Parts: sequence; C-alpha cells; structure tokens
Amino acid sequence: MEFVNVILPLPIKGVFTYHVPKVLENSLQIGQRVVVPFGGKKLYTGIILEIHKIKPELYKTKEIFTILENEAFVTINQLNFWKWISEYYLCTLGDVYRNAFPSALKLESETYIRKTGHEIIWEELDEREIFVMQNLEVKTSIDLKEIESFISKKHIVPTIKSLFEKNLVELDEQIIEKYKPKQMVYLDLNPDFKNSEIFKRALLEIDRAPKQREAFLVFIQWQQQRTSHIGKRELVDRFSPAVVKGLIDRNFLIEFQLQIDRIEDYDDNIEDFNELSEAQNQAFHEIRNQFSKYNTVLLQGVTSSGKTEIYFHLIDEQLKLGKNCLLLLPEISITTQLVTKIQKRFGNEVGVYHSKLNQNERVEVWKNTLNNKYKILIGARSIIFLPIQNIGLIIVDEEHDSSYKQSDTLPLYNARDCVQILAHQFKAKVLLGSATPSMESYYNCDQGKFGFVELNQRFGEIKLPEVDLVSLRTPTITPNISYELYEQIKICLENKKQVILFHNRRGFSPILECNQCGHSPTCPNCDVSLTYHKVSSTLRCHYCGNTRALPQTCPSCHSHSLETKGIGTQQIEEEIIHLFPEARVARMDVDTMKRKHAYEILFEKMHLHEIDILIGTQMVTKGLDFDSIQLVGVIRADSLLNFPNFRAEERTLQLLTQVSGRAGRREAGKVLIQTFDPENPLYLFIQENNYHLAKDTILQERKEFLYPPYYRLIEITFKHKKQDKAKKTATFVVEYLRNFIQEPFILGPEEGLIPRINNYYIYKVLLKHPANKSTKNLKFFIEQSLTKVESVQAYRSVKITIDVDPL
Ligand SMILES: Nc1ncnc2c1ncn2[C@@H]1O[C@H](COP(=O)(O)OP(=O)(O)OP(=O)(O)O)[C@@H](O)[C@H]1O
Ligand SMILES: [Zn+2]
Repeated sequence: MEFVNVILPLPIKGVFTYHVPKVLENSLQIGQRVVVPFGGKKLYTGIILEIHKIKPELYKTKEIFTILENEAFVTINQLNFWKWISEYYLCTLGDVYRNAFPSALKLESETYIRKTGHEIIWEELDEREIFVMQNLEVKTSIDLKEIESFISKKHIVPTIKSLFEKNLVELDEQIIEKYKPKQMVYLDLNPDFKNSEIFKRALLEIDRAPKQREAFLVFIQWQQQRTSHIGKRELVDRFSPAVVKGLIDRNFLIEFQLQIDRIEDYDDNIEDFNELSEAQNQAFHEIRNQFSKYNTVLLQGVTSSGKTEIYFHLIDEQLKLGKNCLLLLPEISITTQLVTKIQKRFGNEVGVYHSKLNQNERVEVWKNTLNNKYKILIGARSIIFLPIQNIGLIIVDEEHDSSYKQSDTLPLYNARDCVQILAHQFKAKVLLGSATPSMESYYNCDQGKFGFVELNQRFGEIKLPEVDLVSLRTPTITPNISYELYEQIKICLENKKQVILFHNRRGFSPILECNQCGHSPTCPNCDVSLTYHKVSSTLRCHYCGNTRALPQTCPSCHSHSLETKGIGTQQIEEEIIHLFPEARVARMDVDTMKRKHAYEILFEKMHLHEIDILIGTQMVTKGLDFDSIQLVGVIRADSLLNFPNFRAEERTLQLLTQVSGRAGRREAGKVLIQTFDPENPLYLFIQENNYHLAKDTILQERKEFLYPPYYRLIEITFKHKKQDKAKKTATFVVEYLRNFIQEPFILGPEEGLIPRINNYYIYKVLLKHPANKSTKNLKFFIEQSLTKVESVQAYRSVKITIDVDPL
C-alpha cells in the first residue's frame, strides 16, 4: 500500500499520514493538493510532503478523498522553505501553510462560499454543481459542512473548485469582504463634443453655471494630461457632488463603470531607462563588484539618491541573463508610485502581490508565478511564499522597515531575513537598500557577512534639506504649531510649494479626561484608555474595537468638565486650518486611508498640486516622491523617543531621516523638528545628517545592554483570561528554562506593556542569545518547556506564542 504524509492547515505539530486509493497509486507527486478527512467530520485541503510505503503501526490510516489537480501546486523549494520557517520561527508546518496559501486554494469544512452573481448556464453544470448553486439561490452563503448533506464528502472540494473556476462562487470571509472587488465609477466626455461646433455651443450653455464650467474645464484638462480614466470621486472631491451631477444631467459627462480590482494588464508605452548619474553608476558597479565576494550587499543611499534607478538597472541585467527578480517593498509603497514606474519600464512581465488583492487575484498571481509567467515579482512581505522560479536577484527596498515583520498572525517571520534562505535555494544575490539601514544589517556588514555600498549624493546633486530644531519649551502660536513653523509654512505657501507635517500618533491618541476628578474612561476589556474619535463622536478601544457614545458627563463624578487630552492628526489639522484658512489641507492616516484607492487618489492630488499641506502619521514618511515639497515639519519628535522599546532611538532616527527626505527633492528644501528636548544628541545627529555617528552610538548601547544585533531575542507570550493562570504558566516555563539559561539572558515573567487585552491577561518572558552562536539548543529547550506545559492539566488552556527576533 502507498502512503502520503500531508501538511494540514492546523496548529498541530507534524504531518498526517493517509493511505492512497488504488486508482491513484504511483501517480502522486510531492507538493500536490489533496482533500482529506480529518477528525470525525472535517475535511481539509492538504499538501503532500512525502510519499512512502511505511504503514504506521500505532493507528489505522484513513484514505485520501481525492487530488485537486494532476500536477504539484507547491514546489519542492517551497516545501523546504516552509520547513525552515517552521524550525526557525518555532511554529508548525500547518501554521506556515495556512499563512502562505491563498484561502481560495485551501478549502476546508469551515470555508463559506457564496454566489458571485455571474450568469449561470445550468446546462454546463453537473448534477452536484447544480445542487450547490440551487442551494445558493435560497441562502446567501453556505459552508462546506452544509454541503455534505447533499454531496458525498469526496466530491465536495472538486465541485466547489470547479464552480470557482467557472467564476460562479467566491469565498465568503469577513476579512475578504472588505476588499471585495468594487466597481468604480469613471467619467468620460460626451463623444459628441469631438465636434468643435457642438463643443462651443455647450460651453456657452454653461456660462451661467460658473462652478460647472470650471469643473468641466478642469475635467478636460485632466483628460489631456493623463492616460488613465478619471474617477468620478476625484472630480466630486475637487468640486461637489451637485456640480458633477449637474454636468452629468446636462449630458456633458458620461458615467461608466469598471471593475478596478482585477490585475490590470499594462498597455501603455514602455519607457526607456534613465541613464545613471555618475554617482549612481559608481554605486551600480560597486554593487556588482561586491556581489562577486558577497551574496548579500547593503546599499545605503541617502533619500532621493535614486536607488530605484539602480534597482532597475540591476534587474535589467538579470533579465538579460534569463533570470527572474523579486522586489520587496513595505506594504504601503506598493499601491503607490513605484509599481507604475516599474510597469513603465518592464511592461507586462511584472506581477504584483500584496494584502489588498482579493482572493481571485491572489490565485491568479500564484498560478502565473507557478507557470513562470512573470520576470519580475513585486510585493509586500507575503511575496516570499509564492512559488517563485529561477530567481537571480532579490531586492529588499527600505530594508529597515518594520512591516517586513509579520506581527499579528503566525508565523511571526521577517521577510527581510527569510529572503536569505530563498536566495540560497536559487543561488541568487540579495540587495538590501535603504537610506536608513537597520542595526542588524550594519552588524552583518561588520561581521563580513554582507558587502556594503554607499551612495551619498542626491540625484541631480540637490543638497539634503537643511534641518532646524525648534524648542517647544517657548510659547507657540497655537498649541502645537511654533512661530517658526508657522513662518516657514507661510513662506512655503507664498512660494506656491507644498508642505508635509508629520505627527506621530502612537501613544499620543486623544483621550477623554475629567477636569474635576481626573477620571479617564478605559476599555472594559483592555487596560487602556479609550481613544476619542471626533468625527463619529465616540470613544473607541484601539485594541479590541470596543466602541461607545461620547459621555456628556463624567461617568465617575458626573461633572460636566470633560476635556480631550493628547493630540491626534485631527487636532493638528484644525490648528492649521485656523492659521491658514486659504490653504488646501489633506490628512493621511489610518482613518482617511481606509478605502482601497485612497492612496492613489491622494497621490494624484499631491501630484497635481491640489493639496498645499499634507498632514499625516507614519504614512507620510515612506517613499513619497513629489517635486514641490519644500518644507517638512515634525510636530512632536519626542513622542517617538519616549516609546518604551529598545528600538525607540533607532526608529526615531529612521523616521525623522526618512520624513526629512521627502523635502526638497528637486530644489533645496527645509525641515523643522519641534521638540521639548532640542539638546538631545540624537536630534543633533539628524540635524548634521550624520547617520553613521548616530548609528555608532546606538550600537554601542545595544552591545552594552545585550540587545540586537549583538544578541538575538526570543519572546514568549502567555495569555489567559485568568491572571494567575497566565502568570503561573509563565513562571513554570521560566523555572524550567533557568536550568539552561541564566541571568541576564533570561528576563521575566513580566506583565505585558498593556497588561490585559480583550480580557486576556498577558505575561512575557524574554530570552537573549549571542548573535554569533546557533540558537538550535535554546530553541530545543524552549520546545521542551512547552511540552512540559502540555503535561500539566491546569496550564494547557494558556495561549502561548513564541516570537523569534521580535521587533
Ligand atoms: N538617473 C536618473 N535619471 C533621471 N531621474 C532620476 C535618476 N535617478 C533618480 N531620478 C529621479 O530622482 C527621484 C528620486 O529617486 P528615488 O525615488 O529612486 O530615490 P530613492 O533613493 O529611492 O529615495 P528614498 O529613499 O527617499 O525613497 C525620482 O523622482 C527619480 O525619478
Ligand atoms: Zn479594548
């Protein structure tokens, strides 16, 4: 008999053995998708990891139901990569599989499906498919379990798969819901207006509606400037719904809809490469040089030095060698300018993969990658899980960015580090690029592991912006805007230039406080104050989402003197509007950027200079490349530094350097940093643009206090609704581990920074390990300690997560 070991999307260690039905014997492949029964009732889509003839002795195997296609869906390289991740990040293969695979490709009992609304041609469906579709006529969504009552288990997944392929059903998951493909409404000119007589008459007709006339002319101007369609929303935002409706009612503009979420083929012109400047050319050659000695090279290029241009030339070289390239970007940059830039150079050989794609799009990219359709793949961190082929070069742009680390779902991997394994598999090179490299990467250069190339000149020999520190200890014009900043904004606006104001909201969200008794409403489920949301007039918990109406009186002493404390971007916006009533102001933060195309619209507006002042959180610090930003203001630099994390200084340095880099990219620019602590050496380094000295200071401290990059960290988190259970389990683990690891390499258990989230009490244990030694033993002890926990009945319900290399 033939057996297969299958990976299932479960947080259980190990693989699961099934026997192969006679008809499938000798035809299976490693990496193929199979549907298998599990437990009493469930069924899952699994991946074949091994095929063998060894009958398990301890239990009776079940038979696999079916295979989903005749070829492997996961490559051997991928499976090896998954194994590495599960060993390094101490999670199960099932955790990796669950995360690595698009949901639509791993149907299981709990998967919900619903109709797409696509026309059903009943004659083309088989009996089972008809059953499912009829069921969906009466119910909006069903899960695979329900289908079991009318289709045999064996046939469920193939049936659904077939309906998927016919585009008749889609997954119904709450998370996916958000990104459901949307029809976007666009506007076009009435085709009759091509006739200039009709056009002239039309213009006369709206002479008496000046707003409509203006909107109409702006629309025509846009149409001439752009190759893409013009969204209705954009015109509405610029004018008003009524004005735009007027133009549509008059039949001047015609509405049409397009589904925008499908991966669009690029059909515009392919642009030539820019010639590299002398400095860029030198860096380019230096990188190639270093690649003959090192597999990984760190490129530190100051902001606006044109690193992208160098990437393009390196990529081009690989393509000419017949190799593919992988380009990793922080999540946010994906929706922005870079992707368009790349498509302009490389056309349709580019695949894009990121979290805002819907399920169908993900499947499409996966299949195209497997079929080696793309020469270049661009994506956020999850791109490393695609079935990539024939890779010659992997580029990680903004390598210091924390969004390369997955922090909410297992596995808690860092894509910047994982690409080393992929590169090894393909014998490919890795280029890490940043204006502000991470301490880890510097360390690797020092250790002789990475090569190092520096590019110290901005493109066009533009000078780096001048940085001024402004003390907040002296009186300000409005609560958060100093006289100096006010003056500079004024000058900038007079010069018809744009301003970016950066306000770090982390830890500074507005809260409600009673002036009488000092009470501040807290979340019933978490140990945090509720955040005040002005627009909806609510108090909200940012950890569990708990929301309540804004109280009129203090819940504790019933006085009426409730006041908001702390500042958010909204307050800054109000102050700016008050100071500059004429200016066109926009805000960029999680609240304003929720909608799928919010970024594109905002960037378009920045580009067209329809915004004078852009106020935003961290989002404005990354990658923005606009011509006319002359001034960058940092509202409160200190809020970054005061964050209780050993990386606070590094992050501050990176953020401030990055945000400063948005200024003066075409001609001289200026940066104003407002702070309560203008003598802080870190700010002085930033002012002098001395990243190297700043980095040396930080590294010195890290070494002294046994932190990365000199030591690797592993953090174990314990969560339980009963506080003492969480604490006791954590203590139990620490006591066990102390047999092998002594102070100061083991810390805790300590309460979490927020001791309770969503009614779960949190305890943490931190382990440190010299970076130049293998963590194999340490990881073994940790796993042992968890096995010990498993054996104690009372501790079993405690939720334990291990974070290797936490940020
Ligand atoms: N060789 C070149 N020819 C023409 N334009 C260039 C060239 N190199 C760079 N540029 C332009 O200079 C600007 C800055 O380049 P780019 O955005 O690549 O910088 P960067 O190093 O990635 O900066 P940051 O780290 O701040 O994102 C871009 O608008 C780019 O188009
Ligand atoms: Zn809460």
